[in-house]
Amino acid sequence: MSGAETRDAVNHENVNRTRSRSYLDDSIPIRLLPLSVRHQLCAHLDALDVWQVMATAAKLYPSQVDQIHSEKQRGRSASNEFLNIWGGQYNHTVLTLFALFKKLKLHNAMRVIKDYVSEDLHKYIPQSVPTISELRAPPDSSVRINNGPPYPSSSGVSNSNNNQSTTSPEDPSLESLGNIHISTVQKAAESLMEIDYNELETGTNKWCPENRLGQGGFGEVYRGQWKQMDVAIKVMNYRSHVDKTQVELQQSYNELKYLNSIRHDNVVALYGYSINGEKPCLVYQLMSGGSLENRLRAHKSDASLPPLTWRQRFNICDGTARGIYFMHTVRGTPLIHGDIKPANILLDQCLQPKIGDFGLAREGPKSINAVMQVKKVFGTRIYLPPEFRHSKNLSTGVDVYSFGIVLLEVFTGRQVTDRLPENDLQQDLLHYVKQHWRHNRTEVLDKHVPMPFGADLDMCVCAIETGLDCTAIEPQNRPLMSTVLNRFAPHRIKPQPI
Ligand SMILES: Nc1ncnc2c1ncn2[C@@H]1O[C@H](COP(=O)(O)OP(=O)(O)OP(=O)(O)O)[C@@H](O)[C@H]1O
Repeated sequence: MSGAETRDAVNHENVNRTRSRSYLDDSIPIRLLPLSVRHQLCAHLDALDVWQVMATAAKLYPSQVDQIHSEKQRGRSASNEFLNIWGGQYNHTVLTLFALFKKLKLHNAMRVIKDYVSEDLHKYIPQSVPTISELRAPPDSSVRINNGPPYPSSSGVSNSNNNQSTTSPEDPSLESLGNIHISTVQKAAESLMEIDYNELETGTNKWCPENRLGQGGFGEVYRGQWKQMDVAIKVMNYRSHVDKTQVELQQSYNELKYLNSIRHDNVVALYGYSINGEKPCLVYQLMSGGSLENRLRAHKSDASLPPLTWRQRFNICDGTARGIYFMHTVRGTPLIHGDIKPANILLDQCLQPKIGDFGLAREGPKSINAVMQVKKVFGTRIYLPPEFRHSKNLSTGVDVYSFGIVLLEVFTGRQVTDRLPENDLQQDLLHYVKQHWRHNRTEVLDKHVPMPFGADLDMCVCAIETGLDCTAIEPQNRPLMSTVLNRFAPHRIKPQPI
């Protein structure tokens, strides 16, 4: 069955009650949908990669399926080709399309075209915003979300590869994200709230530039209001203009999977996601203090903002260490963040730190002391230890090393990329601290803050020495995060009872 027969079958099966009231289908043909709506629809359907499911439900001929497939291979939109065939050759209407989406539970797709079908039919779109599991393709479907070729990370280290999968499709790692099984993404998002794009558009005043908080490797981040809450909204980029419909799902998948499963005071909270708008969005708790990277340098550009005190610096590092320790130990298999750096440590209004950006997180070797070889290095090169950069040896020691660099940056006030005053030679921060720490502590500690003494000096000494240990060249010489926390313990101030 195909063509007109299919239309009748789908209509009969899905909207027969409606047809009995307004029997004539007076909706417009699919080909007359406004371009912007068609574009939005195709972007959404391509992101879900449901063309095969649609083709099966519409009972297209194998040759037509091949045609769609080859369009897709050429980097074009499979959903658009489906609409060309189904809406073009067979002249199907938007009502028929709506019925098809209803049958497949593609509720957001129904929303995109709802203005082009009779209002009577809007009742078929669930009132509550569905979770992603409701968008599920039939359970036996072999639909996959293809994430495409590798792309450069903001750090310049490639963080993906071409389908060199060594893991099962149920648990794609950064090694295998070329092909994410849609059910895996859905599973990751199951308990998360799906948020209506229109609410985000309103809450950011239509993505007003004044609300722009920053730009990451995967898209822009905006401040906004949602349900009377301050939120940060990450708007995910499409990979390129040519292939606009293929969404970068890698980061969102990791954020969904890991951020959604980890709840900790020092890990940023993910509230929900949105996929029914122009671009997919992830919605987080707003960290109004911005990133540690910006805060460390803010006093240089804004004289009214004092530099962070030694105590504040210590608390931020202590909280960050707790977050990393939690990730390494909360499950049987340690979770390795893979991109610990000041830009990914976010601060709330009380300067409490929360680790964000789980886009490069991955499950490590089975135990905390073990090492596994990976195929691809990922992360920000200057924060990565030599055994990972050169030999691709992944262990929790990677995060420990990056945390060590953060400690040294925070307490010296120098960025790991700064030129250092050593005969005009560019020396890296690590060598510089190693060389000078024993003989001249005052030279090493940040001079923008009054020199510490007493308990503050002990605290700073502990921080720098822990930083040096964490950045040991040999991973086995680095402390575990539990050891780091034990070392920090005597320097903590106990919170006063209220
Ligand atoms: N929850 C949040 N609250 C406040 N600001 C945020 C939040 N999340 C991100 N930002 C801001 O947006 C910027 C971009 O964040 P994003 O995580 O996308 O990229 P990044 O970590 O800076 O870079 P990359 O993704 O390339 O590693 C951050 O540097 C930060 O200033």
